[in-house]
Amino acid sequence: MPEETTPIDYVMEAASGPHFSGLRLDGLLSSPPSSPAHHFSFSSLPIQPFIIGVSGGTASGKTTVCDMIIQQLHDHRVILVNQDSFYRGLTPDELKRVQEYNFDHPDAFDTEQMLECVGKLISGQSVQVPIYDFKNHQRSSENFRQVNASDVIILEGILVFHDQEVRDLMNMKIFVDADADVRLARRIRRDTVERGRDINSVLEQYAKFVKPAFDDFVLPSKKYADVIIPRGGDNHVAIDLIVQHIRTKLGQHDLCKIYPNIYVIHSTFQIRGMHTLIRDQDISKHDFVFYSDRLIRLVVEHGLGHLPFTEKQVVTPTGSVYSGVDFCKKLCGVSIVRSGESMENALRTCCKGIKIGKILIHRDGDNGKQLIYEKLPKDISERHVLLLDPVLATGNSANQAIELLIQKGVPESHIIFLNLISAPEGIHCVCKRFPSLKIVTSEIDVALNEEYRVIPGLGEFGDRYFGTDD
Ligand SMILES: Nc1ncnc2c1ncn2[C@@H]1O[C@H](COP(=O)(O)OP(=O)(O)O)[C@@H](O)[C@H]1O
Ligand SMILES: Nc1ccn([C@@H]2O[C@H](COP(=O)(O)O)[C@@H](O)[C@H]2O)c(=O)n1
Ligand SMILES: [Mg+2]
Repeated sequence: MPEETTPIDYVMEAASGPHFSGLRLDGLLSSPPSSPAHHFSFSSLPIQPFIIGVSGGTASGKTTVCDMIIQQLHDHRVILVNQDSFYRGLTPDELKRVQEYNFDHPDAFDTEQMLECVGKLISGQSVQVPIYDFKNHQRSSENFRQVNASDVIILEGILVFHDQEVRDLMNMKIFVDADADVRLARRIRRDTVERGRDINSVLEQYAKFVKPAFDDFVLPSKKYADVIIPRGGDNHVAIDLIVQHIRTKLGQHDLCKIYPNIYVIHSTFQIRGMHTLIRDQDISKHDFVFYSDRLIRLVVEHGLGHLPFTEKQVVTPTGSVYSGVDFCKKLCGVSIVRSGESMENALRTCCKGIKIGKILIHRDGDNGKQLIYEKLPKDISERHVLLLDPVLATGNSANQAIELLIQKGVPESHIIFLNLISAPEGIHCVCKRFPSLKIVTSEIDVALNEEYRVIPGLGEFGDRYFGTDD
């Protein structure tokens, strides 16, 4: 589809680096394991802020879009860092010949300092951000802006996608697009009104530096964007979508901070796209099953990543030794009938010959649950259990199932509960009672309604998956 006709251009690939997910392996895998059986301690990893990069040509509306996002979020956990703040101050010589200075070249910025500053924010420290004056091309020598660490950091500027190290910090990259003539008109107005310039100097600087640098550095960095916003601040649909995405992230962030045993898989636009499909009431049954299966497979793979492993060496066909790991062998799946059965195939596909037990829990009255049936392997107490149920709502069924497993001798820490969607109420209920088990989910929803249904949710998963909803 040509970009010009796309209202909001989703690049259907990872929009975010490892984030809020228990699968942030960097640093963990770089040091070789030292004992034969290792349990990853994911819970000891700090929760990283969500970093959004906003780039685009001069006067495309970057600052305007960021201000709108922050205003709509109305949340103190979001901070804005402008690349402009890291412009190098001009030397007296450079100042004398300011018309020859290229403010649009990457070298005009102190990127090292910006990286240091963002690095500190990421590690939870407050920073003093310089204050830059566009009228005299200098940083203030006395004043700084104190910025405190936060859950969401927005990094905005013409060249924030240029440097790979800066780009790599970002979980989401937004490019604000506007036609060159619109940008030039805005720039003339802004620079003459706010930045103390005259029209001639603006036009001269634009032709000599701004436009060539846009072509050489800004435009080529557009390819890194996950989302492209045409019409900048006028594009309310795009801004609403982005705000909604950030809100979801913040909601997850809170729960992940409270309960270190909840793991939300790394969110990408692929995953959001699949959720959009399975949550759509008008999707065909075939597509519902297809996309649910894809998501279930991802959750299962993430869940397996939390199992302990042992070191193993193999000899490759080149005769050399490869030092790797061996999977945990003592495993068992347990599905909560009936929806949980939809997750069995994915588990079987990943773990050849895995034993799968079943638990049937019946709703008793409004909110009570009664165990009706269970069939579990005899040696279940010696196995790590992957408990399967696609939706965690109140947490009552899950708690009953977990209690039964514990009664059968399964250590709480050997249980990994896998689901596609979790309601915050269910997370509170399960995580509070069983702090050492792990929950792996693909999205955390807003809440339960008065009928104990997950909102926005996806309706009765079992009925939709097994075709008994009509
Ligand atoms: N959608 C818009 N319509 C009209 N004027 C706008 C719009 N977006 C931004 N502007 C104005 O254009 C100028 C440049 O916008 P700004 O957000 O500062 O761009 P950037 O940060 O990308 O350089 C500002 O004076 C701003 O008020
Ligand atoms: N002393 C300076 C520093 C920068 N500029 C121009 O600012 C532009 C970047 O800011 P935006 O808000 O427009 O993204 C950039 O194009 C520089 O040319 C300047 O004129 N003087
Ligand atoms: Mg700006």
